[in-house]
Amino acid sequence: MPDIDLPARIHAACHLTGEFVLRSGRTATEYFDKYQFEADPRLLDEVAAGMAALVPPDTEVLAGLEMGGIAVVVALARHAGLPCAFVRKAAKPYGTRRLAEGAAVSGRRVLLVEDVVTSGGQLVLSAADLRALGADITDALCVIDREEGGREALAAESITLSALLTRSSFAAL
Ligand SMILES: O=P(O)(O)OC[C@H]1O[C@H](OP(=O)(O)OP(=O)(O)O)[C@H](O)[C@@H]1O
Ligand SMILES: O=C(O)c1cc(=O)[nH]c(=O)[nH]1
Repeated sequence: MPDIDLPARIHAACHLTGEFVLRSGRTATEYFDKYQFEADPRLLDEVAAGMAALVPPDTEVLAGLEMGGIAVVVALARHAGLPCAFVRKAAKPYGTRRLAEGAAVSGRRVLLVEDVVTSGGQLVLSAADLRALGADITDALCVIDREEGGREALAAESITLSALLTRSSFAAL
């Protein structure tokens, strides 16, 4: 049974107010500190259980983005029963030098998994990286969509964004 308190508990765990510079360079007066719900194993597991219902049925690989997306994708994989890839922002110049660690992505239906989406810029960059490796990407799934253009930026790349929670859904709490 869905937990109606889950959005409130996620919000209580991670919502901060103040002055923040975001990845996109924008400034904001609120910030969702994903590491706070990711650091609580029970809360993270509940987040993952909720996200599992949103995984497209033809998905073959879950690809979590460095760094906050990695904990989410591992938790989600346990519920979805799918293998994970761990997507770096840049490959290391040593070791395997792979940008996407873990499960192979070439020729497979890959779902992008992210924590918080603002402009969608990081997802667009990582989608391009994974497509260059041969991944078939049509969908992305995040925990929180701040509803600041991410959905539209991804749609321009033929990627549909789904979210467990949105900023406007928190407004109703
Ligand atoms: O939609 P965007 O405008 O791209 O912004 C969202 C991105 O920014 C944050 O990552 P951050 O760069 O803070 O990295 P981290 O996960 O490594 O902490 C967040 O985890 C997303 O990856
Ligand atoms: O846009 C971002 O960089 C960003 C926003 C936010 O609320 N939380 C986060 O981790 N990153």
